[in-house]
Amino acid sequence: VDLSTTIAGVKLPNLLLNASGVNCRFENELQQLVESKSGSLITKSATLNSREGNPEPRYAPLAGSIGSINSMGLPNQGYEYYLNYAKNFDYNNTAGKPLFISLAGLSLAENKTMCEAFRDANLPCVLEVNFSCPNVPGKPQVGYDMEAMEQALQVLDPIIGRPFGIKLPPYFDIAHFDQAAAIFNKFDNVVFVTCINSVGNGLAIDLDSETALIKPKDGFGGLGGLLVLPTALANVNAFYRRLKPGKQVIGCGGVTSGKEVFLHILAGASAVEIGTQLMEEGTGVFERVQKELVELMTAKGYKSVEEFRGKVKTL
Ligand SMILES: O=C(O)c1[nH]c(=O)[nH]c(=O)c1I
Repeated sequence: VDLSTTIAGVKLPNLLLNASGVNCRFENELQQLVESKSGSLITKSATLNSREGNPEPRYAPLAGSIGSINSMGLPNQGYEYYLNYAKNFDYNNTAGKPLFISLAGLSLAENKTMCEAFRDANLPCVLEVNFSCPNVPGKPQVGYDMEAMEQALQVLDPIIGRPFGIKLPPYFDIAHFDQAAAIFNKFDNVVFVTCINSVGNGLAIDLDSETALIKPKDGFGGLGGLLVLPTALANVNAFYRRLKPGKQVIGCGGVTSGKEVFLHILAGASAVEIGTQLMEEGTGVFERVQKELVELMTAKGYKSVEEFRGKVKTL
């Protein structure tokens, strides 16, 4: 069974990788991903300067393993740390794993500076511009401001000057799928979108203590895990149906096993990111989920993901 895929012109030996933000802030964590059975890896979203992020507790699993809530607040080592990592990355590693870099500038100016630096370094890594961080107080998500998102792309696309992707928030209105896809279809370098980032500003409360699970923002944070699966599948399929041929969708959201990876591919995903389940289980999740996906494909008679990608049936 062939699980390989190609994103932005780079080959992934298998279609699984981490969701940006999980197990990828520090070099030792990134090395764990390199050594894992993932097909590639992506760094924690970077800002111009390093950040401590929000006060803890800022992440919590939800009762009944239905998902997670986080308001990390963009803790990262600053973009130069990840630029240096990308300069030293072994692109000829035996596993053949490519490297993705996530950028989440707090302003267009920050994103411009970071994209210029990566352009000047001219490295084989692939950029994923994060327009969807829901947890920086006072910073509304660019992904929910269509005009700002288009303006940002008008500035960043020519600077990046090569295929790149965008990490999107979940949309919940068909008009928003239409508007966002129409924007991305204007930029030839935007070759993939990653759907979805966490479902912003949920509130998880502990029944016994009657207290919010996380400290920042009165307990408001992004939701991930199984509970966001139907929203993730809808966003993957909505953009799969709307984006021009040649543009791809990376699925993210609700993956706990091979089953959900299969569903993301059926919805149209060319690669699939794992966040909450990686946070809870560790990097062994990639081997387990891959085995389950192969078993499921074999049971269904599929030899490659191309045979069923995007082929979700409707009634
Ligand atoms: O709070 C975070 O650091 C964070 N948390 C998320 O759930 N998504 C994001 O894109 C980010 I940048």
